Amino acid sequence: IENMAVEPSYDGVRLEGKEMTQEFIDDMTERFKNGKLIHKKYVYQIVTTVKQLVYDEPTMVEMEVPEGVQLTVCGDTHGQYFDLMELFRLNGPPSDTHYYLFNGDFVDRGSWSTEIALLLYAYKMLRPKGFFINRGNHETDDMNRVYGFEGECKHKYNERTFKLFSESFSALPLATLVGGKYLVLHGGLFSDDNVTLDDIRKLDRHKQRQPGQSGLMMEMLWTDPQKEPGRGPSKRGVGLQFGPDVTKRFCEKNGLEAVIRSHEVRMDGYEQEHDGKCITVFSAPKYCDMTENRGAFINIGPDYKLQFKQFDAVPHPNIQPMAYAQNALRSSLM
Ligand SMILES: O=C(O)c1nn[nH]c1-c1ccccc1
Ligand SMILES: [Mn+2]
Ligand SMILES: [Mn+2]
Ligand SMILES: [Mn+2]
Repeated sequence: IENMAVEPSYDGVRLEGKEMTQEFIDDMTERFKNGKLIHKKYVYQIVTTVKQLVYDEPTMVEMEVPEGVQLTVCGDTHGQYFDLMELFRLNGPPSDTHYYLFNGDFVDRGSWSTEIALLLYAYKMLRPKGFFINRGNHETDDMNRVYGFEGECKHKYNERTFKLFSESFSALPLATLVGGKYLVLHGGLFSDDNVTLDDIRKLDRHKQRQPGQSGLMMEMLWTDPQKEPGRGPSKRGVGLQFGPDVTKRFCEKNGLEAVIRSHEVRMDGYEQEHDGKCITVFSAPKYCDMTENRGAFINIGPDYKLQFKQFDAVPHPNIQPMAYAQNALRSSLM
């Protein structure tokens, strides 16, 4: 990649050497707003660098909120780039004193998935210790093939871009522990009451690139809460549903105040369930341009109090959700 040439005619900010700059991010942000792309040399550089960065992180990242810093936890964004811009406008962009944690499902469905993925990755590259990304069930090959990200990569860039993103998704951490109090993961809890944080720490995610139909990784990416105690069948055909007693036992056993998860739309953008021990946060307002839901995010300061904020969808260029989704049958026959 290093000796790939960028034509003199390229009108965007250039990356010199291996460092990311805020100047590059600001230029890229504007280019994406205007429907432009970045040079594929920089796509390869950003994705391969972030793949290595996140590969070396533990399966459960552990972070604190330092004095003078605020952490924002965001849920699913699903390619809704213009709504993410609205979130940054209202809440402030990532900075040295404003950490962000994106809790999976940042691609698929919305038709600006490459823009969101490259923006999150560029921030990760610029500030690895102040910007965090959990894997969602949509950061997987099976979902990207059907719900648009693979098609969008190929349409806007090329096949190599999708392959590199796919490898980076397999390297993403599966959970982030905030201040030893909140376990943030995309889906939810487990079929087994005995799972501890240590089991998650010890999970070698590099041995299994895709979540499959069973096991800890699948459950962390796929399960949903239910109102009834105990466990029940998943409405998705994958994973299971877990009740308030399951959440209570898990939090007590692991010394947690709550589990913060995403993975499901909520009309208010967030919901505190299971006596406040299971919190859903979803950051794609007017999901797929159809659901009349708000978006939300959670601000957490050094005192670890949760501040819930809501926001609304903003107008975006007239490109429908799933605009680049390949015909599932056609792509599976190739
Ligand atoms: O695309 C979504 O809404 C979604 N977000 N997380 N999981 C899903 C999903 C969608 C269709 C089928 C299975 C899961
Ligand atoms: Mn989702
Ligand atoms: Mn999901
Ligand atoms: Mn929209």
